[in-house]
Amino acid sequence: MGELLTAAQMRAVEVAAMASGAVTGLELMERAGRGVVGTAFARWPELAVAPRRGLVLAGPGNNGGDGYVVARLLREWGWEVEVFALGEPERLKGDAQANHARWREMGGAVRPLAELGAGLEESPAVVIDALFGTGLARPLTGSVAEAIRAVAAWRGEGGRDGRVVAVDIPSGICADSGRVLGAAMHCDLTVSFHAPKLGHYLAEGPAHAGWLEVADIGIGAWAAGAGECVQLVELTAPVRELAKTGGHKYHHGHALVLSGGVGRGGAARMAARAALRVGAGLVTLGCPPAAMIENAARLEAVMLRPVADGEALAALLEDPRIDALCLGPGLGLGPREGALVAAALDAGRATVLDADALTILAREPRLRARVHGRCVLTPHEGEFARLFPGLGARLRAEPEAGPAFSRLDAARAAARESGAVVLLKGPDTVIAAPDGRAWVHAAAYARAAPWLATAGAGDVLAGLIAGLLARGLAPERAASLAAWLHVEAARRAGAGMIAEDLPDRLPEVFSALGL
Ligand SMILES: NC(=O)C1=CN([C@@H]2O[C@H](COP(=O)(O)OP(=O)(O)OC[C@H]3O[C@@H](n4cnc5c(N)ncnc54)[C@H](O)[C@@H]3O)[C@@H](O)[C@H]2O)[C@@H](O)CC1
Ligand SMILES: [K+]
Repeated sequence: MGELLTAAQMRAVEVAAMASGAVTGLELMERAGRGVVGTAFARWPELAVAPRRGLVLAGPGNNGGDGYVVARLLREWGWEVEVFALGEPERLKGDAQANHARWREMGGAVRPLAELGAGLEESPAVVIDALFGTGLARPLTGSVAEAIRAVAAWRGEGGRDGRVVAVDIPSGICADSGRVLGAAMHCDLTVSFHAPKLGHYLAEGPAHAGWLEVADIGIGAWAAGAGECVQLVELTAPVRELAKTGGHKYHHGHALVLSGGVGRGGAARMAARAALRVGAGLVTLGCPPAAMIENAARLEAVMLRPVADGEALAALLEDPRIDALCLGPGLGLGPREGALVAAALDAGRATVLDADALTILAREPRLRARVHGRCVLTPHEGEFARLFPGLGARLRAEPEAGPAFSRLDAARAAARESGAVVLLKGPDTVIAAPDGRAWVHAAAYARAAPWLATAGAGDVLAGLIAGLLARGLAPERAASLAAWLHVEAARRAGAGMIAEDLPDRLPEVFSALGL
């Protein structure tokens, strides 16, 4: 599951496969239907053993066509199946019409979607959602939205064993942005084809998809037809860059985390600890002289330096052995902090700008213009909207026609505009480089997202990125690896975790990676 496709990229792969003459559209539709049934049976083996009742909701395009294949296959398996169609099935085209005709030939009934309520009352075991797939082009309203509500009400009733299975993508979820267009189906299982789509991982997609599986429909040989793809951040094997080689601490880089004044050092100390845990050879916390005693009492392996103002930072940065900077967690918003951000940017070093540093940038356009290609900006959505107001407004606007503007689109545009790597935080974290490359990490699937929405978690993430930057990783790589490690640490810490726990979980994460 390394690559995430847009609807257009999926179509390009399909077209390339069909143009080669190796496969027809009808064959692909058959494989898609088989993939759905096979995956559902594998997930719930009891469904394969004793035939049940199933409802198929079939839409006006090829997603509906897949639905007719599923209806036929379930019936051949001995199930009692009813199809509820949106619009007139006689008006279906091409392969979808062919499968509708086959369904009719075997005596299959088709009822209008408006009668779905009656069908749901007869306690089906499974509802197949084949209303809309990658061709969804505008918000769902009227009878479809009503059907979605009826299924949600049915699914929400306790004590039943019915499930909703999405064909390709939950209907109403935009395949490119993951946003809900009007209304969207809540599913227990989603079976997509060939490769996952962006919408499975972004915005509301994960919460609607339920368990996600990707069925192979035999077009992998034409995968290159998709062109350059957004990458899903997943680590399963040892990651070469995370292994340590070379004995001296200076070989592993030196990160400097800048902190605010008395009583404000907690966030920066957490970031510093994360930088150390992720393998930076040396980590220094720079704080105002007045905060030295307080920080000294709370730090062990992290070194401490007084950094009174911008000049002091500039002087400190004459030492070329300081590889990476972290500004933001607990930094503060005063004149000293503005000067620190300016001095840090002028040094041209690898730099994470988070939290208060982002607020300072949003306030001071002249500073924002000094952001450079070795910077990583790590805004959450609110900070993002302050830094890039135009993009933030487009993200908040209700989608109308066509694919909705996504968090990925926003991060990419921001990276291009600022010339820095942008990591936009959320249950789906997206990372974009100025050259257009992008990565998605879906904490939602790791079930860690709710616990990561806690005070200080963002400070730890900033520290992880700084630590990896100090170790010499490229900004986009440091950001994406840190996002993964952060969620993985949270997943291992489990329910009840607090941000302080996260760095201490890293040894476990590394050892699971074989490091
Ligand atoms: N691309 C591929 O390689 C494959 C695609 N397959 C299936 O084909 C699907 C895509 O098929 P289509 O491109 O026909 O698209 P869909 O079946 O998703 O829907 C397209 C139809 O819905 C209409 N429509 C869009 N938004 C609407 C709205 N808000 N209200 C009412 N009508 C609306 C469109 O005008 C069009 O008629 C995939 O999701 C997948 O299920 C599979 O058969 C396997 C292979
Ligand atoms: K669907």
